[in-house]
Amino acid sequence: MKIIADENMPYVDSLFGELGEIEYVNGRTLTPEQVADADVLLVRSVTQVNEALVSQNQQLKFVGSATIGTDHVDKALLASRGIPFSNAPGCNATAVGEYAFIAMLELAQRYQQPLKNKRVAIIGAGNTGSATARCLQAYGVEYRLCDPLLAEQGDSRQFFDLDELIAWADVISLHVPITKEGDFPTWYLFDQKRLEALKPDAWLLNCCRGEVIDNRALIDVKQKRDDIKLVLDVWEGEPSPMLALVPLVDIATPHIAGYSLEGKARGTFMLYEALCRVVGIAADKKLDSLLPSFFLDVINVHEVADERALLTLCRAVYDLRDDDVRFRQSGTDRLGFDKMRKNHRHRREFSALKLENAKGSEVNWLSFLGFSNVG
Ligand SMILES: NC(=O)c1ccc[n+]([C@@H]2O[C@H](COP(=O)([O-])OP(=O)(O)OC[C@H]3O[C@@H](n4cnc5c(N)ncnc54)[C@H](O)[C@@H]3O)[C@@H](O)[C@H]2O)c1
Ligand SMILES: O=C(O)[C@H](O)[C@H](O)COP(=O)(O)O
Repeated sequence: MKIIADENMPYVDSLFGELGEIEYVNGRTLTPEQVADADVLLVRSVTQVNEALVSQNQQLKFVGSATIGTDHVDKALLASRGIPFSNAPGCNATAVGEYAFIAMLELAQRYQQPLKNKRVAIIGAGNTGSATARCLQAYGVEYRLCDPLLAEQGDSRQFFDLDELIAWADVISLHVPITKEGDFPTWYLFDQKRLEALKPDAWLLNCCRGEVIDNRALIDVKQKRDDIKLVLDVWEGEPSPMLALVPLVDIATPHIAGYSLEGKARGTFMLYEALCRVVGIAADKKLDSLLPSFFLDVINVHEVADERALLTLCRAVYDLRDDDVRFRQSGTDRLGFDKMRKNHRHRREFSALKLENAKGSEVNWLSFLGFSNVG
């Protein structure tokens, strides 16, 4: 079995090595000729899986994308050709939730405006939106959700209208897929009008897809309103963000909010399980065995004195400022953007850090935030 895999997908050797011969490719420049004799195709969000890409292949048995988003895959085409497809919903949700939460704590410190006093609106209450909500809930921050599709489906949580939330929220965090059709399309969901309606001193975070915000309008509004603070992990026109936008952004990164080692391992592992199901073999590998140990052993925590102390603890796991600095230095052009994503391997999730003394004490809420308790 020939397996073509994106070179930026970790753990492919460990999980797929016994299933076939693996060829690693650059997902951004993958050609129909490279795919022609593949039995299995494993991609990430940078590969457009469409008619052109698979046109020369008559033997494809499985396509997997180690991502939550599937806007790069023509699923109808694969279904019409009888090619099973799987993505990895939820694989990197914790990473995105923690990224958004840490970014909010960073802004809070930078502008001396405690996050605890903010009202947060989460737009899109699926996997990543809910993961963000869990962090806010654990820390005791007031938040509201907007998700008209889940509301229609009878989700029991309380949902609010988008424009009402824009008028209500001090912080808005975006977690929707990119869609152009249906009753609630998200392409340019935040257009000039909605951007102008942001409350004074609002913080706007985008960790989903760049085109959910009209980036030209964002430049225009931000140039007139210095009070607005921006956190952008995703950009219109990736991998070439609008260069005029970058300096206007407080925290800027190259689409790596979901890039924890845990999230990447989960993504590849979910595809491994899916392929095993498709070819009818038992999935005998274990996810836990893939991850290296964390550089810190156990930390004794008996108090989180204030928000700054909480941020210090979070930074011990993931210091978002490093990625922001690196992005500005060398990640804003198309080659730098992809290079930084390719070499981004160090980040862990809160659960990697074991806390002693946190259980049963006044800091037990840290376990709801995601840190591991060891008693
Ligand atoms: N930056 C990153 O690294 C990164 C990582 C993971 C996911 N993503 C992106 O984030 C998106 C969301 O991920 P997820 O795992 O939460 O997906 P999800 O499918 O679990 O949740 C998305 C939610 O958005 C809701 N939604 C759709 N249209 C909406 C609208 N107009 N208004 C409000 N809500 C709407 C849906 O009903 C759904 O509940 C993905 O589709 C992907 O594009 C980015
Ligand atoms: O949709 C997703 O899951 C994310 O956007 C994902 O993190 C994108 O990462 P990539 O596939 O480009 O490496």
